[in-house]
Formats: sequence, C-alpha cells, structure tokens
Amino acid sequence: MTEEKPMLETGWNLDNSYARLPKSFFTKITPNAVPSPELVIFNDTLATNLGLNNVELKSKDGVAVLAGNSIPEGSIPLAQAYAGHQFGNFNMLGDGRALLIGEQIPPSGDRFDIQLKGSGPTPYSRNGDGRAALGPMLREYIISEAMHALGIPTTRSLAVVTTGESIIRETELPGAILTRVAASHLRVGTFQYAANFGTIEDVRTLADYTIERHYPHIADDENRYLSLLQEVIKRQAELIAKWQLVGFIHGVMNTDNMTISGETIDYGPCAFMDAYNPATVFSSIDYQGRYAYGNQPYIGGWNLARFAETLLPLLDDDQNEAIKMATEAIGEFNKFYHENWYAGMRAKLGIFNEEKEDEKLIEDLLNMMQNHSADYTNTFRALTLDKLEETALFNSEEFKLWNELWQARLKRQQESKDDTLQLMRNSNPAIIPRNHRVEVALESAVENGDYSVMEKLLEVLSKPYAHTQEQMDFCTVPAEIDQSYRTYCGT
Ligand SMILES: Nc1ncnc2c1ncn2[C@@H]1O[C@H](COP(=O)(O)OP(=O)(O)OP(=O)(O)O)[C@@H](O)[C@H]1O
Repeated sequence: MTEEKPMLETGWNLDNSYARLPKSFFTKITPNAVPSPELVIFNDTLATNLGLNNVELKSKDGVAVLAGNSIPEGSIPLAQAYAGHQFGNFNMLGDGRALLIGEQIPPSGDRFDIQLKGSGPTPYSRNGDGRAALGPMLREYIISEAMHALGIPTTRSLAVVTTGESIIRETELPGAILTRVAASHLRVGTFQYAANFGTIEDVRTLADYTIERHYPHIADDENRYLSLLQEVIKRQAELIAKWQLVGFIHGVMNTDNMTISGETIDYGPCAFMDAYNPATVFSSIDYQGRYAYGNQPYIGGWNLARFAETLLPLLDDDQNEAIKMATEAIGEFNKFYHENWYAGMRAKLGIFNEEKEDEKLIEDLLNMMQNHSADYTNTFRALTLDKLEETALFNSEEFKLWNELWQARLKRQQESKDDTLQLMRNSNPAIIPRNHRVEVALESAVENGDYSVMEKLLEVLSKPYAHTQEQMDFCTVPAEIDQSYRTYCGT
C-alpha cells in the first residue's frame, strides 16, 4: 500500500477588502500567463512572517501563483485605479503593469497587500506593455529590503520570478515579476483619482476605508477626515526625515508614489547619496532637480497639500473653513519633519537631550561635509567608531575646532560613554546599498544568471548597524566609481 502524502497547506489566507469598494476604484482582471516562470530570488523570512508555506510557495504550483499563472484560493485579482502629479503634471494613471491578488492575513491578524508587479497589461496600461524587466525588479527587491533592515517603513519584496519572455526597452531584456508586499497600495494618487474622476461620496468611502485599515484610532474623532489628514502628514514627516537621515534619495516623488500608510513605495530611480550634497539627483529624467535630496522635504509638503485638496469637501461644509483647517494641518508638516530630523541628527552625533547650540553643531558639520565632498554614510560611521582620520574632513582646522565643540557637548551630558556609543551605532549604518554595489550584483544576476553576489549583498544589508570589518569592507567607495551607475534609465 502506498502511503498517502499529506496535503501541503499553502498558507494563503486572502481577503479582498479593496474589491468591496465601489467598482470605479479598480478593474477585476485575470493575469496574463507567462511561458516559463522561474523563481530566482525568494524571501524566506518574509514568507514565514506572512504565514505562507515556504516549501509550497517555491514548488512549481507555488511559483505559478507568483507568476500570475494561477490564482490562489480566495483571490480576486484586480488592478487599482489612481491618478497623480508626475513632475508636477496631473495624469490619470492606475496599475498599468501590476495587480493586487488580495490581502494576506497571517495568524497575527495583520493585513498585507500582495501585488504582482510586471504581471501584464491592464486597462490602465496606456501605451505600456504591462511588463517589467528583471534588472529593475531585482533592484526594487534589494533596496526595499535594505530599507526595511534600516528601520525605514517600506513596501517589501517576497519574490522575483523570471517569465521566460523578453521585453523590449532600448534593447531586449529578460522579463520578470516582483511579488510586492505592502500595508496597502493606497496612494495620494488614489485620493486624487476619487476626487477628480468620482464624487464626494467616493472620496468619503475611500477615506472611511483608509481610516478603518490604517488609522482605526481616529474613527470616532469629531472630525475624522481632518484627523486622517493630520495622521498622514505625521507619518510622511517621520518617513521623509528617516530618508534624509540615511541619505536616501527616492528620485520620483510623484503623488502616485506617496503612500497613505507612510511606507516608501516605488524603487525606480532611487539611490543612496555618496558625497554629501543636497543637490544630488539620481534620475536621468529629472532635469530640473525637482526630486533632489535636499528638496525631498519640500516635495513631501507639496504632495501632502495635493492630498489635503482631495479632502476639502469632507473637512467642513464651509469651504473657507475647510481651506483654513487644511492649510493649518499642512503647516504642521515642516514642524513635524524638523522635529524628527533634528532628533535623528542629534542621535547620529550621540546626543541624548537637546541644547540650543545643537542645531549649529549639526549645521556646521553638514556644511563642512558639503565643502569637502565628504561621504555621508562614512563620515558618520567614522565619528561613531572614533576613526576621525577616515573622514575627508580630518586635516581641516575647521574640523578640529568642530570636534572640540562636539566632544565638549558629549561631556556635558550625563549618559555614559557606552550609552553614547550605542546610540550612535544604532543611528549610523555601517552599510547602505551603494549604487555601484547594487549594479554589480544586478549585472552578475541578469547577464550571467549568477545570484550569489546579490544574495551576499542582501545578507550584508540585512544587518546595517553591525559595525564589523566585513560589513564595512562592503561600504568602501572605490575611487573610480563608474559614473554611469549614477544615473538611472529604463524600467
Ligand atoms: N511597462 C509598463 N506598462 C504599463 N504601464 C506602465 C509600465 N511602466 C509603468 N507603467 C505605469 O506608469 C505609471 C507610472 O509608472 P512608475 O514607474 O512610477 O510606476 P511603477 O514602478 O510601474 O509602479 P509602482 O508605483 O506601483 O511601483 C504607473 O501607473 C504604472 O503602472
């Protein structure tokens, strides 16, 4: 008698709350099958956290789901409608190459969107082919996971499968699908879509849905829609401060790339800054420097003002009153942002409490770093490890004076040297995903099918605050970084 094999439980436990919104918010869609899906990278830890069965998901049937060739039980696949300001211009957009297969509810009871990016055309594809190339999907995988390890709210990456199909960009490229995991895919652009193409009731429905999903504690507030605006403003202020503190440049802060949950989304032309310079831009299409590092907080405020506009009819029947409320709320963004950034900067310098002169201490350091083209990450790392000779500033008189002031400042606080050091270690990463490292890993994977470089990189990036020699060797910036790695093209 043959032994009966136990059925493997897949672990999928999908709900489709988004599909219960009015029909205008999405289009139900069956994914286009791809010829020969192959799993190339898989996030075991994340899969486990999602309550998924790793073994099953990596099997042929499991990979078919990650490729959109089969739909898991309980899934209602759909493309989400949204609009957005792209480089300041308003457009109707929507998931043109992605679909939501549902919301996974692990035993913890949390809810996570599971989205396939690169899964084929949708009614929102406009002229696009609905597909994604392997390189950019691996890039999103690496950087989003690195951001998570740095403690920055972000969408996550569960897997990348190659499709067996070539796609045409400037050249022929291997196609791929990324499984993206997010608190939700609600964007400022989702609200802009409802406000511009729907009714006030649509905006209200969307706002109520958002409150229930992300901000249930404000549900009974006197003006829940004002509270929603204030909460999103707070989360974005926290998020953008975190970006600035690690030198992350998002690169394409269009309103459709700003989430309502406060997670970082869309890793297109993003990168981490090497030499400190607020004017740094990575995207090859950002001619005006709109999305330069130093502009990110301003753009954050601009995008949130667009969000506020969508909520005006819900804030107050008297529109003058509504505008007043919204303006006041938006005005708070700068304050929240600055508080978060300033606290983070003090922590980077090992400072626990606040003194009036701290702002000047920070400002002076940043100015010196800019004047000497000092590497952002490595300067703070050198301060953390007391290896001042490793900073580009070391020989300058100005720095010597600054260092004396800093040391005196640290002596004025009660915390022990060890506590100070620990604070700095926890606030200054030893390693970030340097663009040239990422590009080398991608080249090896895409050109040679060798994923070992990427896997090693992911491993090192998963412990960014471990200041071990091995970690730090990864952080070295070669003198001759290939400048072509500094611009980004193609999706
Ligand atoms: N190859 C493509 N085919 C169809 N639509 C596309 C394609 N590439 C981008 N789009 C659409 O163009 C818009 C802007 O693209 P962008 O590159 O910012 O987004 P994305 O990376 O595809 O998606 P996301 O913001 O979800 O990460 C989106 O609506 C996107 O769906």
